[in-house]
Amino acid sequence: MTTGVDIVNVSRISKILLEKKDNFYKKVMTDREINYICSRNHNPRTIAGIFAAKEAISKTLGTGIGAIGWKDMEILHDDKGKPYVNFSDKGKKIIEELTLDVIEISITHEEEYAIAFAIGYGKQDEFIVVDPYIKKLLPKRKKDSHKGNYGRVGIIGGSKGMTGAPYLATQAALRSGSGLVYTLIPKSLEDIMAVKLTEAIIKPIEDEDKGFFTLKSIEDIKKEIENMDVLAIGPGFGVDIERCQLLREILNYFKGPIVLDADGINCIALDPSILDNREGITIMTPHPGELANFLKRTTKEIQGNRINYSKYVSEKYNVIMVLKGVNTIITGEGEIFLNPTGNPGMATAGSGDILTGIIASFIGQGLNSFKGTVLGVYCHGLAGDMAKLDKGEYGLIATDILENIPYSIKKIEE
Ligand SMILES: NC(=O)C1=CN([C@@H]2O[C@H](COP(=O)(O)OP(=O)(O)OC[C@H]3O[C@@H](n4cnc5c(N)ncnc54)[C@H](OP(=O)(O)O)[C@@H]3O)[C@@H](O)[C@H]2O)[C@@H](O)CC1
Ligand SMILES: Nc1ncnc2c1ncn2[C@@H]1O[C@H](COP(=O)(O)OP(=O)(O)O)[C@@H](O)[C@H]1O
Ligand SMILES: [Mg+2]
Repeated sequence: MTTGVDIVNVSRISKILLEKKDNFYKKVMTDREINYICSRNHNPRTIAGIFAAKEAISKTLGTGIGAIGWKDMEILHDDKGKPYVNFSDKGKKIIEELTLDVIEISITHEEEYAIAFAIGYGKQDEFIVVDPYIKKLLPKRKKDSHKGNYGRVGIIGGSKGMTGAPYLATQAALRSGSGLVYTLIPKSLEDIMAVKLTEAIIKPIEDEDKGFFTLKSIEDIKKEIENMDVLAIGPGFGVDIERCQLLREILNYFKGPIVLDADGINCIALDPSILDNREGITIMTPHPGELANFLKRTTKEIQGNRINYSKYVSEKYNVIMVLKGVNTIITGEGEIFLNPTGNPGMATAGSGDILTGIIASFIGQGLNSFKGTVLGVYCHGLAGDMAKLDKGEYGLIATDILENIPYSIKKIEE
């Protein structure tokens, strides 16, 4: 959003009208503005108001008069007398380059002075103000750096019919700044994933031709995750006793941070003691239905007491909890964060899988796990809010959130 204001002394305009009215009109006003001024009997206050509006607009554009000419901004009035600006083609080009969509103006005058205020905003900007605390969390990228400096993220998930979930988590990690993302999927899904993913490195894992992970997957998985900075496990993973055991082995073997989502959470719900022996930090990202399943409560009970259930889980299981939904709650390390971003348009399949990838990405880039989670949740909601500006809430799909991650990070960075 940009703003500009200007004040004009009316007696200065009166003097100009006496000395060089025609020249002044010719230089500053369009024909339609002159017609309007004639209809107002060449009232110097009206003219001072139009003049001030043009100055204010030029400040809004950050150029001042010069880069944009007086006549490139035509101040007109609607049926109710409200002033608005009509730009020449040159003016429109400048606005477009600044990614502004709307310039609003307001003019007022008294005996001696006329004042005009202009405000410019783009669709991307509308009503979005980023919390300064969040801005500080964004990891800086060094000039002298390479992909190895921005984290090796391993996404473990997918099963027959559920290739979208690991795809979305993978793309989200890449879009959030990760240098290298490895997608570990059951071997039978390799061909389809290779078509879907271009930038990620695909690691096909032994699946006994079943289309989902089995206990026989563990050796391949251990080999692949050895050098990872962070893992995200769960999107499209599927749930059964064997996968629950597989997950136990991974959680014990891998010493770094792990983001557990979706079926990762549903699997440990079968045996929560899996979490007890973890050396690394675990981040759990359930929706209320998943947390209800995990705690053997109803969704209604969870929703009626969101903060307490979140705190309970983060303390009892020593995890960072992300309880998703309106105002997603993050608890852990003695802190609570209530997220302000997001909208009901995000209640669409796959949007949680994207969050999983974003959080893993920020942690993989070296952020402390709690802070990385807070930044990830905020950024995810902001990407959803930006997608809503473009698509509205009804037609918004997870891919729209994905595509807005870069703009959301850019907005946080500004
Ligand atoms: N394209 C793909 O490949 C995709 C694959 N996906 C993968 O699918 C797998 C299953 O995950 P899932 O979340 O879709 O189903 P599931 O855990 O059975 O939960 C459903 C039940 O829980 C409840 N519930 C849900 N949300 C709630 C809320 N906010 N607040 C309250 N309650 C809520 C709700 O209960 P209800 O209200 O209907 O009683 C609903 O019936 C998982 O691996 C995931 O990664 C998906 O990510 C989508 C894209
Ligand atoms: N009404 C809403 N307001 C804000 N955020 C929402 C709303 N509905 C859903 N979301 C967000 O969308 C995501 C949905 O996650 P999840 O239920 O796991 O989806 P999926 O499993 O389909 O990927 C969460 O981050 C949640 O906070
Ligand atoms: Mg989910």
